[in-house]
Amino acid sequence: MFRTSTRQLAQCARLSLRPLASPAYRAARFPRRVPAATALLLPRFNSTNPQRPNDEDEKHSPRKHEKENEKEKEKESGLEKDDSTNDLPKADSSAPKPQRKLPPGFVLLDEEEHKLLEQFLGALPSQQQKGQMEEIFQDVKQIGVPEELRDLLRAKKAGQLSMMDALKIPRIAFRMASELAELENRKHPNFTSNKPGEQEEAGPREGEQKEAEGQQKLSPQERFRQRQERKKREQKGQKGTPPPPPPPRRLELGEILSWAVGMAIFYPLYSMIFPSSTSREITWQELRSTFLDKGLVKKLIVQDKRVTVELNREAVRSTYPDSEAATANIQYYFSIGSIDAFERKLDEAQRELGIPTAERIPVSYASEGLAAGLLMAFGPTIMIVGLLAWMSRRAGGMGGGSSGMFGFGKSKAKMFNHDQAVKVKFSDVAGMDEAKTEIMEFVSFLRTPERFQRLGAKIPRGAILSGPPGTGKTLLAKATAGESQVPFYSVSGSEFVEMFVGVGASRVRDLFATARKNAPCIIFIDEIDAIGRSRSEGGGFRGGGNDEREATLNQILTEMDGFNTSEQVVVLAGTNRPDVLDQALMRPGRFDRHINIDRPTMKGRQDIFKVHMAKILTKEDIEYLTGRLAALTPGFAGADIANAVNEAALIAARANAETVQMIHFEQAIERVVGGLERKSLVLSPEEKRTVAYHEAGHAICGWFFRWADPLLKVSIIPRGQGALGYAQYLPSGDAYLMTVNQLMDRMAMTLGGRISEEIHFPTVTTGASDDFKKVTRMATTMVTQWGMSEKVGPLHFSQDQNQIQKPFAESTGQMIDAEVRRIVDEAYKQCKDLLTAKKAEIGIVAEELLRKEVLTRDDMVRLLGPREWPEKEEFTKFFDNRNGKKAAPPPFPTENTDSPMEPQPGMFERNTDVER
Ligand SMILES: Nc1ncnc2c1ncn2[C@@H]1O[C@H](COP(=O)(O)OP(=O)(O)OP(=O)(O)O)[C@@H](O)[C@H]1O
Repeated sequence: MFRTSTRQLAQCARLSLRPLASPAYRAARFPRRVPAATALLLPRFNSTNPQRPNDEDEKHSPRKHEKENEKEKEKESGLEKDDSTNDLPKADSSAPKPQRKLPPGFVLLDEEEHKLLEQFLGALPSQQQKGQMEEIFQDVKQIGVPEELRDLLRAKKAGQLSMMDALKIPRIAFRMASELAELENRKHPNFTSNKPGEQEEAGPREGEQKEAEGQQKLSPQERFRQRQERKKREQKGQKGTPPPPPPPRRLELGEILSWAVGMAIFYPLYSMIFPSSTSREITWQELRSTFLDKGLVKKLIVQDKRVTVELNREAVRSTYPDSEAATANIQYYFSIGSIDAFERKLDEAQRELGIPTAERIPVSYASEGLAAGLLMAFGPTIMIVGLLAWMSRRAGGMGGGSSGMFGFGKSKAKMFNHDQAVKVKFSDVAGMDEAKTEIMEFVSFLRTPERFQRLGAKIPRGAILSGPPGTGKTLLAKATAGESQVPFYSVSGSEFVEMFVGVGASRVRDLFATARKNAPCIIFIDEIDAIGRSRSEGGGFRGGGNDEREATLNQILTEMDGFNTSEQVVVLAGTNRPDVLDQALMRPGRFDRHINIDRPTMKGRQDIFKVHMAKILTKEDIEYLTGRLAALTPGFAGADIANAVNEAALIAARANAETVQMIHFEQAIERVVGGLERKSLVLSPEEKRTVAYHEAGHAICGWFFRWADPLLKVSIIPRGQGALGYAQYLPSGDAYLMTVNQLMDRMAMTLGGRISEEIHFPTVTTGASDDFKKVTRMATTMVTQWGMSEKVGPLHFSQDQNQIQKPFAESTGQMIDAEVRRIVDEAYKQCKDLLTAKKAEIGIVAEELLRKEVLTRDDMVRLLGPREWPEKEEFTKFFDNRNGKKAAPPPFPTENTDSPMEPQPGMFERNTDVER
């Protein structure tokens, strides 16, 4: 049950009629014909009028009233026509005599009703609004009000406002607004009727129309001000050119919506924040002494913890004629603790006053406010409608044409103009000479297409640049655009993929259309595997998502087919997974060039270091520095190198150094590889001792095994995630082949930590778990993939985790297990033999490590004497302390663990497989 307080209904009514007083509404002249706002709303409200059969209805027929109005206007303007066609109804003798004919369905109010209306609409917050309201009252006296409003006022007077009454209010407001606007037009000296047929008689003048156009651009406040000034001038009887009328203005759907949304949402908020200024809080005692005891209380309305007092105004007026309480727009209320206590108190008071039970003051209980109720009911719908209208407007504003309602279909490609952004040249791309040579052809094609066309050669449409992340694929594509001096469009494959099917394809269309317009140019699609995956892959598993991807891919295929040979649009694509790409993409005529960009070699890394060093302030010998850093960073891609150089500059800046020095670069590499030092991690003395002996075990192995990687640094400072200490070696780096001897030494060295613990401590720790993982994996690969077990023989069994069935028989599996165990056992024995023999040396290194925490190669030479095996050339060149340069061996670029990088199964294949 929806119970509503009269006060809330009155508030709602006031709200709905308030727009009439707003400058925007009042100043907005309605167009000559039916105004858009009313045209939208009135037909619905009045649609049944013309069909009313009886006389009463006929009296209210809009056509009839139109005629009446026409006649009235003619009288006023002195253009009276022949009356013979007029069949006006006789004026209602009971109503006060109007000065003019009333609009259809309008009635005049009597004095009391006028007062009520004034109270009803009064209490506006601003002076300006009050002024406008007075104007409205004047107008209302002339044109009356809709009959429904008069009924409402009467209902209000009788305290019988219902929910349905409240819902009528916006309609009444619109009707009044339209009639008031009409009246406004009539008042104007240059008035022309809204009615069809009269338009030609007095159409707006040319100058006025121009003025009107100008006025349309003014804000409602400005228009209102201008109107006020004009009125003043008219009152003063100013002569001269009459000022132009305000322009006809069409309220658009969006405006009406925002108006409605504003009305439905903001007012309740507004009234919550600024409660009506006519409410006065009183105390229970005041209520008793002032009203209750004098029998002035008509009704009490309880809502939540607030009780509104409805007074018997007539009685109040006679008791307190000069008090504010005599005016109807003062509402008194008081707060209560609980309803029970209030009822008790009221009962008591009435008993004391001797009011008989039958005549006791009625108390009604109101639920939530009407405004809140309305807001709850219509708010979400209005908000959604408003939001949709706003979004579609915005979409329209984007001029998206093909881009769809919300601009989804628009390509996200960024345009890099060669003048502004693409300044990258081939000289900025180091260490991929073969790839550069391949792609150079596109540059020549874009620069001098005639050279190729003359001989009838077709230019490749595109190239796929594949390779590990950060190897410079995007950079190479950009350099191609920079060298060719053409625009460059770059977009990521994932940007085509959207929730909605068809959006990706639409974006592809948009991208290619833009590219064609700006040809010659280069399109670069990064991570093309996001859309270019083989269509057979995954099949039905992926469901709907696949459709969108396939549609996008098909669109790319179509677009690439659609180029004619003379169209100078080159499509380059980057991917880390060329193996998953759809074959249709790779066929000649589409991405017919496949350029593989691998991680750089030692020389490549040195060149990349040089490129990035150029931006850094350093006084080091660049040749030596870059050579040394390149030797330290096998496996680094171009992006890692760029990052390390930048990190070095940051470290130098943090240290307030003048220039970036070798030590900064080394620290940067160490940080990139091993993670941050964790100085906050404090180990107990026993733990530290164990870590020191563990690391010393690795270091001794690395020092004495012939095929082990040369040791650079041992540390027991925790770093990164979970590494309590680490030993660094200069790995074989760019060596693409490893012998069984090297593998065995490496495995033995990896086991050195645990074996050292076994030799020196009564028990062992968990610290060697990662070492075991590496050793097991290495041994397994030797047996199953590298054919290094005589028993298993030259067979290759791939280690696919997802494979349910093992690719070998049970007996072979047992054989593999036995062989893996044998190899690990051999490595274990090899290490144990060495470390048992070198127990004293382990102790020396471990104790020194406990003292200094970090030992370099020089320390090792000092403690153990020079290593007896010949070192690699690059090692001696950059890391031996020969030519007077201090060699502080930095880290080695693998995981932050204490054993060297294990060779990856595919590592050798990649470089030796002639078929690839
Ligand atoms: N060969 C190189 N020469 C100079 N700088 C390079 C080279 N390769 C990479 N870089 C640096 O690494 C950054 C990132 O490279 P880029 O974005 O081209 O890698 P990518 O191969 O496209 O990576 P992804 O596959 O992750 O998209 C470049 O901006 C550049 O600073």
